[in-house]
Amino acid sequence: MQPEYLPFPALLCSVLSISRQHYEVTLDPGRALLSWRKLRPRSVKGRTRAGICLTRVLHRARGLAKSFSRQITSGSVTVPLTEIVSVEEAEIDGKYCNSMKWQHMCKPHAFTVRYIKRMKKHRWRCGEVTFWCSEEQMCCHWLQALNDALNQQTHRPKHLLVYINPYGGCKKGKQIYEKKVAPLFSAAGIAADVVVTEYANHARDNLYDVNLEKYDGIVCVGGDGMFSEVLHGLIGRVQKDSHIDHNNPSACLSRCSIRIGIVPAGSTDCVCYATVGINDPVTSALHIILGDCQPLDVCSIHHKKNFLKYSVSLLGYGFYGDVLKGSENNRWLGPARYDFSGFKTFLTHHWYEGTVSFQPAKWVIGSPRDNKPCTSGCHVCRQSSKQLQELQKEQNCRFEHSEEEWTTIKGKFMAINAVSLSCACPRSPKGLSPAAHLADGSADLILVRKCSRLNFLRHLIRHTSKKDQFEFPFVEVYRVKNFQFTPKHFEEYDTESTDIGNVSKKNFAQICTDHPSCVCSHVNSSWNCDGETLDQTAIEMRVHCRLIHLFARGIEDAPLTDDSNPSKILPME
Ligand SMILES: CCCCCCCCCCCCC/C=C/[C@@H](O)[C@H](COP(=O)(O)O)NC(=O)CCCCCCCCCCCCCCC
Ligand SMILES: Nc1ncnc2c1ncn2[C@@H]1O[C@H](COP(=O)(O)OP(=O)(O)O)[C@@H](O)[C@H]1O
Ligand SMILES: [Ca+2]
Repeated sequence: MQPEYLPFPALLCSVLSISRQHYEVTLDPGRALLSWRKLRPRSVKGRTRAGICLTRVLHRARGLAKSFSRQITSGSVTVPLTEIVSVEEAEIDGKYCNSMKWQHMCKPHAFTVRYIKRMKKHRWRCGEVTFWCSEEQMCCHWLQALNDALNQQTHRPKHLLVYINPYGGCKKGKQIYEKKVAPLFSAAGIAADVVVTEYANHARDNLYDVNLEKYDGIVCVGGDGMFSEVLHGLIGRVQKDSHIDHNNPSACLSRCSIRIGIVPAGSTDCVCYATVGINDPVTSALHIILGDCQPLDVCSIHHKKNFLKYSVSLLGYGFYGDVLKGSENNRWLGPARYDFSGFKTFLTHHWYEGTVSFQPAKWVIGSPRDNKPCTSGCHVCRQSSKQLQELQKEQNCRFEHSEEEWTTIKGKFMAINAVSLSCACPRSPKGLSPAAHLADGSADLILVRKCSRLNFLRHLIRHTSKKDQFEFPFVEVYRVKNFQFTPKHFEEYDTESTDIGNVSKKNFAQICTDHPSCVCSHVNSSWNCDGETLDQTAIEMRVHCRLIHLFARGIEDAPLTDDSNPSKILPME
């Protein structure tokens, strides 16, 4: 039975000073809150003759916590302990020491608390407040109590492995890390081993050798391509350690428990944007420091029995495949290479023939057009993944191989896109599939059939507004657990050869030489897999529910404060 009065955790309440004004400061470990409210001079007098300090360690934690929360109304600030970034003894600023206020004291004692401040559009910043105490003992007492509270948050990382791509996006990865992220990590007491990559796939290869047990997380500084590299290194490493053959398309992959943090410094940054709500390095660093955890679906892509790649953002054939191909020679343009290539690709207006087959994700409780985006602590993800787990248990793992209900669509397509998250990014803040879910075990398969240039433009423009981009007769969207694609010309030239892709490419080259005026070079597009071109066009894809975890929490429903009013943090109740 629960005792009525608990000796611990104890409420700590003192009158401390902030910028020479008196505040009642309360640490309530029971409710995991730190709050402070300004006191009127009269109430300060009533509390302490010295006018500066009074510590009350209140043992009646529960009842008194309630009465305190009622007192603290407007003008007060309340910060959940889970949102405190760091607590440290304050650096004493000369201007305070020399001020009249403190001259009578031999040594002022103060501590600084850094905490999360929510700004507009899911941006986080670090708020800072310095509390002044009249006695050293009181300062130590507060520091001890706050640090104890932080130490209880065992999900926070202590040691990170950081990979920086110095060439991603605008080539500012190193600078972003050093100026914006490293100081926050060090303030939060996080040790980081930093690797600045020297070549493509350096991070991926390194992850096969590194002692992962030393680390609480991996951070990548770069774009979606860099994240993909780290993802391949980590998933590959975990499968290798668990003796799982990734070439088997129906293998049940081992989940990766170590979390990945993304500090955005790339061209698209859609994984970061879609999981945090913004591509802002400081916001990402703060999510990492707090030890957020967001499970994420990952798609595996195979050609026959050969593993090709994993994908978490966009797996796109046709338009986005061509945009990527066209952008590769213009890397020097930085992020603008995609817009330039996008414009050119739009003008060329190619369509491609092929067959798409897929199995619907029957367990999901959402649908791609239900207008219910994935949010922090998403109920759809929780419920859907739970139902998937039950289904898998029921069918005794045969579920993944079941042959039931394949839907086959043969046609001419402008674009075939599969996304396991929304793909929201600065270019399209709601993304390619606004209601896709981060961790429901499904992907949204979007088919854009051959249409006029004007119609395709209308569809593209919808990605930049709130209007439904699927509301066209030539666009279809399905929530799937897997799909297969075979280009038409792959079928025609399919042979029993083991290297079918090469054979068909060879045949096309032949045809094109024979008919120089034809458009054979455009019969097939290529797949854009998270910003990398796949070698094969005939592929199969499968979603792995919650295969990895990120230092993120999904997109919070509504920001609680805005830039103009950062001091009102949270209502008390
Ligand atoms: C008319 C304006 C239409 C704007 C349509 C914007 C849709 C944007 C959807 C973006 C989805 C992004 C999915 C993420 C993919 C990334 O994994 C991947 C790799 O990223 P990384 O380089 O950071 O490593 N990024 C990409 O493949 C880049 C895709 C970007 C596509 C931009 C397309 C711009 C299209 C412009 C068409 C202009 C038509 C104008 C006609 C007058
Ligand atoms: N040191 C390096 N030199 C060259 N390429 C690298 C290096 N480090 C990483 N890469 C590769 O650069 C590609 C693009 O990186 P990314 O950070 O996603 O930038 P962007 O968003 O501009 O494409 C990734 O595929 C990654 O493998
Ligand atoms: Ca998903």
